[in-house]
Amino acid sequence: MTALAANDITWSVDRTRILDGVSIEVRSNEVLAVLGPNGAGKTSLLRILAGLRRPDAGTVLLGGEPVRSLSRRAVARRMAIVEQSPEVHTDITVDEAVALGRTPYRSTFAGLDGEDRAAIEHALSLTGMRAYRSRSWRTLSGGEQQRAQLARALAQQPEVIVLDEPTNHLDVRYQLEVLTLLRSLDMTVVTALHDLNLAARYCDRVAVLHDGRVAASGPPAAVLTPELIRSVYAVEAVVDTSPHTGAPVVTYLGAETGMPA
Ligand SMILES: Nc1ncnc2c1ncn2[C@@H]1O[C@H](COP(=O)(O)OP(=O)(O)OP(=O)(O)O)[C@@H](O)[C@H]1O
Repeated sequence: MTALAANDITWSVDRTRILDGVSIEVRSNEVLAVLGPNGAGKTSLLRILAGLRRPDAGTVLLGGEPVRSLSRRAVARRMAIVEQSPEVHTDITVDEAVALGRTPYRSTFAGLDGEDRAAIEHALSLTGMRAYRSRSWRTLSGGEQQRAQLARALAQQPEVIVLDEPTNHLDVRYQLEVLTLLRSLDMTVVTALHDLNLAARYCDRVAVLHDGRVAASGPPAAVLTPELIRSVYAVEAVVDTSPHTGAPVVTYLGAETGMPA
């Protein structure tokens, strides 16, 4: 079953086409990675998928329903987004930040009920953030903020979680832990990633964006070929199968010289 779909999405800024006829489908409970070089359009697509931005053309369907037809609150009960570097303006604690994930379930002035507290506890413990609960958000390292944000999204108890580079800032242990956690959730996950080897190891399928279009999509072993890596990233690579994990492993041999114009 399709949990989230983008159909023929087009989005431009000042007459520059950022996304050009993008269609992707995320199946229920799968982990789909959105890959692609800097500027390919990954963040733009994720924001459109999460209903934070309206495309110029095309539709986003959440469980078959157009996101546009749903209220913000209805969307937030079903879909959470973890953005790259959210601005937190007020000085709040980790606990308060994670409690924000419960907003879609609460009436304006109601306090947290037992269900809210249980969801917050569970999210803090899944992300290893219980020890940080009283800390001010501002004092957290980049990686701790990333995990606290993930906790906020998990406290939201969505069906679909959309993440923009969730492993950015994380050391290798937490990169693996976060991706293992995402795999173990009973949720549909769509995540932008830069690391092709992590995508190959932890994701069911990948969609590769290039210049605002989908260059390829499918299982990692079918998509991550030396030809695709050359044409999308201008990098020479070989792809083997790991004897340890069975996942494709990309070895980079070198980049074409010169930065793109
Ligand atoms: N609001 C905006 N105004 C102008 N240009 C924008 C805007 N948002 C995105 N862009 C441009 O659209 C292109 C795609 O940006 P986007 O952030 O979606 O790429 P990305 O694949 O997430 O990149 P990265 O890997 O560097 O994070 C870039 O060239 C970016 O400069």
